[in-house]
Amino acid sequence: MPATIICIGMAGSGKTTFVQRLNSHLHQKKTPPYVINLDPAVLKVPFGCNIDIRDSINYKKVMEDYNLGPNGAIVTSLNLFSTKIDQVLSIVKKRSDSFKHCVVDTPGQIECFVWSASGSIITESFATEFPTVIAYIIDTPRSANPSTFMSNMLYACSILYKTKLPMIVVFNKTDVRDAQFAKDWMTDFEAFQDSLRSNAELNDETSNGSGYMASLINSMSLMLEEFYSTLDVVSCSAYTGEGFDDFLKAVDDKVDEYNDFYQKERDRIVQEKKDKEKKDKDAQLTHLMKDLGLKDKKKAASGAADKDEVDVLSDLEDEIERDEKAGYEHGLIDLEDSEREYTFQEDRTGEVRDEEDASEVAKSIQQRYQQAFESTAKTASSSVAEDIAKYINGA
Ligand SMILES: Nc1nc2c(ncn2[C@@H]2O[C@H](COP(=O)(O)OP(=O)(O)OP(=O)(O)O)[C@@H](O)[C@H]2O)c(=O)[nH]1
Repeated sequence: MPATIICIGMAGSGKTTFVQRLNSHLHQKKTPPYVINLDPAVLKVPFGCNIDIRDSINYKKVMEDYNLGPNGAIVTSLNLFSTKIDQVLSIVKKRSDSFKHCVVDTPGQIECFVWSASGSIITESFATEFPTVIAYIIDTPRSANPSTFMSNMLYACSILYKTKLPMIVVFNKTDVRDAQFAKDWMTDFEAFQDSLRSNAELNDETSNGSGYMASLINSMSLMLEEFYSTLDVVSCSAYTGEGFDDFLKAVDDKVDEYNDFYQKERDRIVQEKKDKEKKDKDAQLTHLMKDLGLKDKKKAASGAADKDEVDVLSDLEDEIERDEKAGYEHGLIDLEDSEREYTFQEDRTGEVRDEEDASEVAKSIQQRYQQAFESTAKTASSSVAEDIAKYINGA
C-alpha cells in the first residue's frame, strides 16, 4: 500500500514549499506521488495536485454564507470536505497502484487542522486505509531560540499523542541555518541546558538560568526526553532539495514501524470499539425483548439448563442457526424452505406463554416461533413486532 505523508507545521514553516520540492524530487526518481491540497485559503498552489479542496469548496463563499472570519471559514471548509472523505478515499484507493506516496498539504493555521473534528476524521480515514506518517515541518532559523524550539516540540508532542501516528520531525530551511544545534538539543540534555543558561532573552545578567521562563523550559525539556526517542529527525531545505533522500528513507522506516506497531494498536482500538458497540446493541435488544413481553426463559421453565435460555434476539438467531444446521445434516430441513422470519410471541396476560419442557424448547424452537407468528399474525401489534424482528435480522 502507498504511504500517506501528512505535512503539518506552523504557519510559514514551509509546508507548501516542502510538498512542492518533495513532489519534484519524486518525479525525478520516476515515482510521482499522489498530491492532495487541503488548504482552502491558499491562492496559488505551486505544484500540480490530484485532489484540491478548492475545487469543491469556495473558501470566500463559505466566509460570506456563514458570516465567518478567516480561521472559522478554514475549519468550516474542512468540515464540508470531510463529509465527502469516503469518496476522496475511494478515488485515492482506485489509483493506489500507480504511486508509492500520497502527500497531503494542510492549512497554514495548524490548529484548524489538528484540533478540529474534520482534521481528525481526515487523518483517521487515511490511517485506516494506508500506512500514514506525519511530517512535522519546523522552521529551523526561527527555532534557534530555546523557547521557540520548546513551543514547537510541545506542539509536535501533542500532535503525536493526538493522532497516534508515527512522526518525522523535519527541520526545514537548512540553507539558512544548519539544524545540527536542534539535533544536539534533542539528544544531549546538557547542551540544551547550556543554551538556556546563555540565552540573553531568557536570563538577565544575574539570574544565570534561574528565571521563571528558563526553569519552565528546563523542566519541559526533561519531560520531552522520552518523546524525542520516538521521533525520526531529518534536516532539509525545500529550496535546495538537500536532505530529501534522508526524508524518504525516514518515511520507509516509519511505514515499517506503522505496520509493526501502530497498525496493531489501531486494530486493537477498532476491535475494542466494535466489542463495545456489540455489547450496547445486545443490551438494547434485551430491553426491546422485555418491552415486547418476552421474559427470561429461566423463569418460565425453571430448572432448565442454562444453554436453553433465550435472553436476546441474537441468542435466538444462534439457536435457530444451530437447529437448522443439525436439520440440514440429518436431512430434516429442505434447503428450499430455509428462509425464515423471526417474530415474537405476543403476551397478553403478561406471562410467557411457553411452559413446555426445556429440552423440547431447544429442539423445536424454529417451529414454535413459526406457530407463534401464525397465531398472532392477525393482530396489529404482531405486524409491528414482525417489522422490528425483520429490522433486527437485517441489521
Ligand atoms: N530559505 C528558505 N525559505 C523557505 C524554504 N521553504 C520555504 N521557504 C519560504 O518560507 C515562506 C513560507 O513558505 P510556505 O511554503 O508558504 O509555508 P507554509 O507553511 O506552506 O505557509 P502557510 O501554509 O501559509 O502557513 C516562503 O517565503 C518560502 O519561500 C527553505 O527551504 N529555505
